[in-house]
Amino acid sequence: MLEATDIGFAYRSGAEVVCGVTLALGPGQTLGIRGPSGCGKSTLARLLAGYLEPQRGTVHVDGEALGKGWCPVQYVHQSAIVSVDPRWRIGRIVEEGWEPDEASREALGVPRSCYDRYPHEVSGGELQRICLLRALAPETRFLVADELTAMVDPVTQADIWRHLRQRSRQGLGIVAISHDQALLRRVADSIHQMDGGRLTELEPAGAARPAFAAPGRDVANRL
Ligand SMILES: Nc1ncnc2c1ncn2[C@@H]1O[C@H](COP(=O)(O)OP(=O)(O)OP(=O)(O)O)[C@@H](O)[C@H]1O
Repeated sequence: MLEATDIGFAYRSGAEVVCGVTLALGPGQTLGIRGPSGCGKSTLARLLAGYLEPQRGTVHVDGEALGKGWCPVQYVHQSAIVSVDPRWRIGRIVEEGWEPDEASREALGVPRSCYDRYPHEVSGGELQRICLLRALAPETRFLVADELTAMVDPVTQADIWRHLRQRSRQGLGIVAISHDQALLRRVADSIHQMDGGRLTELEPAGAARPAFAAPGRDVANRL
């Protein structure tokens, strides 16, 4: 269980941008978060994945604080190009995380043949799938997907989320942050609204995942 309890965080000496957030996410659950620009979603994401330390409250996985070594909570965001070292080849980037077997690489469409290339020699969608593959080591229990597919084409978006839903059925817990309400309704068990650093539940577990997504939303309908 990933649990944040009453966490708060302010940059430098400013006001808190995450204010007393409490949430709990179990294995195989997907928690959706939406909210206006600047309301604190990415800051919360970084707190959950241990990139930032809360100034109050706690983030625990199974009752333990996030320690050193491989973090069981992995964070992937929309800008793959700023998540990689441009001087590293793809193989080194992927294997910085773990050594994926062929099945895992195939599931995300990352052939070994691209391992010799540099980040600028693959497409944006390919690089996003590479970053996701890097994050999905067997030790990863929770994924914080921060606008993960906001900058990729609709087919790649659907492929990525189809893969994540499969991983979710195998026990991966996912925090899905997105401005795309149709996508959240399709992939999340519950949807929360963030406003001014505070999180409130909009739709409780079971209310989301309609049989059909909103008409006209091609991507959501592909999932
Ligand atoms: N490193 C930083 N130093 C100082 N302030 C920051 C920093 N990162 C973010 N902020 C500020 O914290 C607030 C919350 O930012 P955050 O990125 O968490 O919002 P967000 O909800 O993810 O926004 P968006 O939807 O636009 O990505 C904003 O006012 C932002 O300007």
